[in-house]
Amino acid sequence: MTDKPSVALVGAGSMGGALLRGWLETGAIDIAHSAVFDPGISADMTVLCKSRELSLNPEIETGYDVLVVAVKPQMAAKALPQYAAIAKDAIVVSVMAGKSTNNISAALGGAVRIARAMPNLPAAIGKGISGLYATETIDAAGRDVVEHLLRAAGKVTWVETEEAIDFVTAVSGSGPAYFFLLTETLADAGEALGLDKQAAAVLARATLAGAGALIDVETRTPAEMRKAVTSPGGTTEAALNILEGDSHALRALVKDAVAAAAKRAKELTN
Ligand SMILES: NC(=O)C1=CN([C@@H]2O[C@H](COP(=O)(O)OP(=O)(O)OC[C@H]3O[C@@H](n4cnc5c(N)ncnc54)[C@H](O)[C@@H]3O)[C@@H](O)[C@H]2O)C=CC1
Ligand SMILES: O=C(O)[C@@H]1CCC=N1
Repeated sequence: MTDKPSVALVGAGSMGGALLRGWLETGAIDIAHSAVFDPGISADMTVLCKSRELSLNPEIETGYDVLVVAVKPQMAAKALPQYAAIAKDAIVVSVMAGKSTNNISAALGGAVRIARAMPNLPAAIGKGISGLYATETIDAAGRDVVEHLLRAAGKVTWVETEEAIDFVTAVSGSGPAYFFLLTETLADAGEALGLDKQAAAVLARATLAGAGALIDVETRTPAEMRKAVTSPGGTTEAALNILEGDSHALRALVKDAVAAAAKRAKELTN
């Protein structure tokens, strides 16, 4: 391998596409020897590949350093066997929710060096965070390659067990959707108060973006920052009393939601 890995990306949808953009923007991969495989590729992604002279849906051959799998877990059994020849000599990095390394290995004709990564959608702008797990068959140099590829999408954190990847999935993989839902509900609530629909949407969206940008550069904990917004006897306190309630309603709800996501990841294993 040269200093930049050659990558075969299987699946260039939301997540595969986000990773690809990151690799191209940061120069993380050996473009001349990489390729994208996606029979249903979008027009945008096709334009991107062509503009960077990145091979699109070539014949399946060996010789890639890394095979990145970014198809839906429900598609894996059908989609992966055709890429077994690539997997034979490559490090396989799966971003699929739930699918176990054993399952991935079986679908890829007995591939040996398998890692799992769980990025999230802010990867599209290099602001993601990925949980990483590698089987013992991947040595330190191989782990460096996996980390290098996911760093192009943002921060990374290694976990010690494969099960923990399901927990990462439930927290940060799915997590952006939780905040987007909260943003929708905040806008709806503003509209219900009497704000113009468009104004409520702009206010809610900018609040999520501003709070996200602030916490990114803050050293204070989220709890400390919450307190910085909350004047005793003020408006925020009145709202938080509803969200927390005597039974810590929001905390209980989020705990249940995250547990449901982790349970679903387990169900997707096979
Ligand atoms: N969307 C997200 O925020 C995240 C998704 N993931 C994981 O990423 C994976 C992909 O999810 P999305 O990108 O959201 O789905 P998506 O539906 O946007 O992309 C899947 C892509 O796979 C392609 N595909 C289908 N069959 C194929 C085949 N035989 N060969 C090559 N490509 C094929 C489809 O044409 C599509 O472009 C899933 O396993 C998901 O669990 C992980 C973290 C976050
Ligand atoms: O919803 C899903 O299953 C995928 C995994 C994490 C985010 N999206």
